[in-house]
Amino acid sequence: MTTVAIFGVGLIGGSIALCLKGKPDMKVIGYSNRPSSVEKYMQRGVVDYATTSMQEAAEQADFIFLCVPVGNLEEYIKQLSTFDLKPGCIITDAGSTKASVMECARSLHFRNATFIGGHPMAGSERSGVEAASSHLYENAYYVLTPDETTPDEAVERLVELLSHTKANIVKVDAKAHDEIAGAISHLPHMIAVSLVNQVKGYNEHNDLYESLAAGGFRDITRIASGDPIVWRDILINNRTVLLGLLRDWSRETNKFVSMLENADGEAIEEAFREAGQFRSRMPERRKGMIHSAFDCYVDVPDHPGIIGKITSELGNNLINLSNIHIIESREDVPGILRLSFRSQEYLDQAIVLLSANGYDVHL
Ligand SMILES: NC(=O)c1ccc[n+]([C@@H]2O[C@H](COP(=O)([O-])OP(=O)(O)OC[C@H]3O[C@@H](n4cnc5c(N)ncnc54)[C@H](O)[C@@H]3O)[C@@H](O)[C@H]2O)c1
Ligand SMILES: O=C(O)C(=O)CC1(C(=O)O)C=CC(O)C=C1
Repeated sequence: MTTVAIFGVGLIGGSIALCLKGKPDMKVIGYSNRPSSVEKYMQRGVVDYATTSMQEAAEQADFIFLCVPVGNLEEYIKQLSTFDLKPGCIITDAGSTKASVMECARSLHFRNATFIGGHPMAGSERSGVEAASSHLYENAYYVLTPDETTPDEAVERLVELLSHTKANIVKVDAKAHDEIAGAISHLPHMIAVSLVNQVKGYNEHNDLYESLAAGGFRDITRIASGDPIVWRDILINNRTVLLGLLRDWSRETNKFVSMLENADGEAIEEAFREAGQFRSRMPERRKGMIHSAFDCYVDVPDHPGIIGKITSELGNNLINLSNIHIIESREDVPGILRLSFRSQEYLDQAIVLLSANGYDVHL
């Protein structure tokens, strides 16, 4: 029997619990310091057992996942180093920053356990166990930050357990992780929040701002709704990196200032072209499904029943769909459907069929 204890069964811990619960010979224990949370974890069936006793959860675990806000990680690691953990126990965390937690773990002496930093590169602006999903990590990157002192055998055991998440595991140096996560996650969150607050200011004088805000504003600001405590802790923890990134960001926005002052259309075109090219190289992650490279996009008019009509047409022609996704970014306009197939053959057949039926199909 493998026993996994999860401290903080929220969005991230709850999603890990859902990936593991019910797997053969697996027991998932949830820990929270609040009795009401423990009750909720049990009621929602996210864990096999939940407790408010940290020691009880920790001492029977083969793996301990710390999924609490970054500001609480060190106190938990310190507490764990005082317990009589099971021999071979692996402690890991899911925090969005890695250097400080790795340094804290290095400074402690665990009698029986090994600490390996972790960070699943997936999440959402939602929080709490209500937002947890067993599909959250599929095809996402999951960073581990072992150092030169971490036994390979321990890393291998953690990687094996994490295979249940269907994430791609990558090993990254903790300091490099914080620089990269700063640029691709923490800085965008600060930009989104500043942008929303800037527009909120204008909206106080004219509420048309709020009414007219459409796809573009929604796309770039979704993450501004992240949990304030979780983000407070991440930003403060990674502040040295972030201060440097904000200085670079200010240089980037100043480029726009001079392009506009000089009415330099060519430079604006080039900036969009360069950004578009880089962005199109980023693979779109297909959440909640086995990775499929056989996708097409269909423009759909806003008619009731249109999705059913398309899927029936495919089904009647024995073309097997593996997934269907309504692209969120077009929520205010007639939408786009992404249809995924398991083979090139099905994809080709679908394109011919849907085009013949008058749909606009793109690859
Ligand atoms: N939100 C994301 O997109 C995301 C993605 C990857 C990693 N992370 C990291 O994962 C961790 C958890 O974030 P989340 O988004 O799941 O947040 P969350 O608010 O959904 O979950 C946090 C959980 O920790 C519990 N908790 C809070 N303080 C606690 C304490 N002192 N003791 C015990 N439990 C406590 C909360 O009750 C909650 O169940 C954070 O370290 C965060 O940096 C977040
Ligand atoms: O998709 C989102 O909403 C997220 O905020 C996820 C996101 C990110 O910035 O990409 C947020 C924090 C993480 O630590 C990892 C992933």
